[in-house]
Order: sequence, then structure tokens, then C-alpha cells
Amino acid sequence: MMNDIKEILIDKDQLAERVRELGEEISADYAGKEILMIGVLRGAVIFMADLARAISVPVALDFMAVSSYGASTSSSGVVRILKDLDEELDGRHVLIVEDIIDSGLTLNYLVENLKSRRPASVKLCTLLNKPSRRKAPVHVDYNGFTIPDYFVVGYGLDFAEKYRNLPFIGVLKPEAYGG
Ligand SMILES: O=P(O)(O)OC[C@H]1O[C@H](OP(=O)(O)OP(=O)(O)O)[C@H](O)[C@@H]1O
Ligand SMILES: Nc1nc2[nH]cnc2c(=O)[nH]1
Ligand SMILES: [Mg+2]
Repeated sequence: MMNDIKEILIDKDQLAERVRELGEEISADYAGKEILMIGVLRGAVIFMADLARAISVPVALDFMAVSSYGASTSSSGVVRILKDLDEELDGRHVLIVEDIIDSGLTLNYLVENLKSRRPASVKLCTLLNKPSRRKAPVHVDYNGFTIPDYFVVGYGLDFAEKYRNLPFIGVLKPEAYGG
């Protein structure tokens, strides 16, 4: 699996340090409140598990599956709800957790969808942000790292369901995706 990686963009220690910082910032902003963290399956799972443990205010966890990608590196532009929430959002402080915002199509849709369920607040935390690729506007409240237009894998991010368990963010060799 390591043979498929061209370059490590963000290593394990850098990830841990940034997650700790984000956790502190979020904990301070939500002092006295309870957060409903909503993870976007499946990519956000690894980041969310670490971020939740870096937050010191009470959190509840729920998940949605919203997919706009197949086994391809570019967006089809179609957003589908594959799994909806188990929790009601009425009066809750929602923090959406994502691994990456790329075209913004997934989150542009999801933020509006969640706001319509009358939560007390909705904020967005993403580990990675590729603003150069935006096709739909997304307001990011907490941003881990802004990265260039590379297709990255690891720490939750996959290519055709592989590489999610790499402990760092890496750039794939073109050979690894048939490029
Ligand atoms: O900003 P966008 O262009 O919409 O892309 C970002 C989304 O694409 C990826 O998910 P994907 O749909 O590949 O599913 P996954 O999380 O299960 O890997 C990623 O995890 C984000 O959810
Ligand atoms: N694995 C992966 N999934 C994505 N979805 C949108 N952008 C990316 C990316 O750079 N890597
Ligand atoms: Mg995803």
C-alpha cells in the first residue's frame, strides 16, 4: 500500500496536532452547550473519532451517508442520501464533520438540508479544504488544512475504498489509479 504513495502531504504528528487545536477551539466556542456531531460517511469517520476525543464539551454522534462520487476521482455532481440521521435536529447545535471539501457539491447540499430541520445552529468542520476546486459555495467554520489540487488518500480518504486506514494524508502515484 505504501508503494502506491508518491508523497506524504500531512504526517501523523501534524494531523494529531491540528486535531488537538481544532478540538480546543471548538470546545471554547461551544462552552456550556452540547454538540451533535454529524459525520459524513464514510470518509469522515477516522477524523471524527479523533476530533470527538479532542473536544471537552458533551457531544452526541450521528452519521449521514451522502455520496456524489463513485469509483472515480471527479464529481458526478449528483448528491444522493444513502443513509439519513437517527437523531432529531430540533434545537440542537449541529457540527458537521467532513474529511474534505472539494467541489463543495456534497456540503452545499447537506448544509441546506440540515438547516431546514430547525437546529439551533449549524457549523461545519473539515479536515481538508481544496478551495481551488469549488463549484458550489460552502462556508467552512473550522478548517484543518487548505491543500492544493492533488487527489489525496489516507486518514479516512479512499481511492476505490482503499487507503482509508493510512495514518497520514498522502498523494497517490498516478499508476495507483491508472493515470
Ligand atoms: O466537495 P465534494 O466535491 O462534494 O467532495 C467531497 C466529498 O467526497 C468524498 O466523499 P465520497 O462521496 O467519495 O464518499 P466517501 O466519504 O464514502 O469516501 C469526501 O469524503 C467528501 O464527502
Ligand atoms: N480520496 C479523495 N476523495 C476525494 N473526494 C474529493 N476530493 C477527494 C480527494 O482529494 N481524495
Ligand atoms: Mg465523504
